[in-house]
Amino acid sequence: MSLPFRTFVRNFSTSGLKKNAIKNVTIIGGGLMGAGIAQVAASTGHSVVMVDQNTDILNKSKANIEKSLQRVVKKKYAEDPKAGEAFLSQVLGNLALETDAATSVKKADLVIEAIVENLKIKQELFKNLDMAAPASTIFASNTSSIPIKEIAVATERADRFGGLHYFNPVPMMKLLEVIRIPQTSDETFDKLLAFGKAMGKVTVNCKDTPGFIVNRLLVPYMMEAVRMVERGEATPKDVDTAMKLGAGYPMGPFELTDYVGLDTCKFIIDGWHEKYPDHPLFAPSPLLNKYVAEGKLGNKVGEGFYKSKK
Ligand SMILES: CC(=O)CC(=O)SCCNC(=O)CCNC(=O)[C@H](O)C(C)(C)COP(=O)(O)OP(=O)(O)OC[C@H]1O[C@@H](n2cnc3c(N)ncnc32)[C@H](O)[C@@H]1OP(=O)(O)O
Ligand SMILES: NC(=O)C1=CN([C@@H]2O[C@H](COP(=O)(O)OP(=O)(O)OC[C@H]3O[C@@H](n4cnc5c(N)ncnc54)[C@H](O)[C@@H]3O)[C@@H](O)[C@H]2O)C=CC1
Repeated sequence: MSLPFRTFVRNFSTSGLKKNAIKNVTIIGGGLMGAGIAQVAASTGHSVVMVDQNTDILNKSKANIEKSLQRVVKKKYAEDPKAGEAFLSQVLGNLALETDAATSVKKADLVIEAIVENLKIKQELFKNLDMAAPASTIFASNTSSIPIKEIAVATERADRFGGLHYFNPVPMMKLLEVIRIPQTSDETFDKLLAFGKAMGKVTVNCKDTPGFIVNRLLVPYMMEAVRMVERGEATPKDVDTAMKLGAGYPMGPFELTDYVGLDTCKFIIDGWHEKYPDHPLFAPSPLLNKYVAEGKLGNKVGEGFYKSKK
């Protein structure tokens, strides 16, 4: 059974976990993941600044956060709607929006990057943030597939750099992968673990290996499903039905690919293929490429392998 927010926070603060030193969090990127991370960080009492490229995107992100919060409140405060309203306004009060990344990090204890899955763009961002943020600020990337060490080289703070890999939808998925590179200091890693726990997540420690734990297993599985359809062995619908009813997965691999975003899946597999061209599980998929070229990126645009509500 889920606990009311105040009880949840009280239980955490008395449970003997390491104290969370992180209060002010900047999230760069307010898309699918950034909005979810911002929502949960704000819901657990952190002061959050969410950054994206323009106010239109930020307003859409905030509307998505409000929609998701309404779903949470409807369940958690079913018997006390007034407390639900108070929780909602408290969470929204913890959330600020910003278009200037350099300004957003001035008071940050932690910066979490959740922008497009592209090494050069992430490096460029972190290079600029490194100059703008206080020396004490910890940097983390939510990348699905890019080595954290390759992003961290853009900065002078590899000891204060790590990976925080969340799962979609962030408010529902309990896991957080916490990744360290050889340079990550023990102090930084402990702070990242404590922050993850303060967000209510169960953390696992990961090395900086391709896809960490979950995606190294999940993405090849999703791509194998696409290849099965490419070979004409089954339809997406039958594969999804089979995996839900025969293997107990909450979503079939095609539903999941639509949910994650076909573009994100393509970025992941193309990146791994470039690094490991002979690995059969990392081979690009003509069918996935075709859908992406047609703009069928999944639920976020209303169509991927299936048509969906935006
Ligand atoms: C690519 C990467 O790098 C890493 C990744 O993220 S990989 C992807 C990992 N994610 C997964 O594998 C997701 C698999 N799917 C699931 O676990 C489930 O289908 C799910 C949790 C997403 C939804 O649960 P469901 O029971 O199938 O569907 P649904 O009926 O829509 O949701 C049930 C309840 O969950 C809650 N919920 C679902 N999504 C929510 C959201 N975004 N915000 C808030 N609450 C939400 C709501 O309480 C909802 O009830 P209401 O519809 O009454 O609001
Ligand atoms: N989609 C998923 O299920 C998961 C994705 N990830 C990773 O999270 C990251 C983000 O993915 P999504 O949220 O799905 O992408 P998305 O496309 O939904 O959102 C990305 C957002 O970043 C913004 N952005 C791009 N460049 C920016 C910049 N320089 N400054 C500020 N904002 C910028 C875009 O405007 C967009 O709103 C990627 O690295 C992805 O691999 C990790 C876990 C799950």
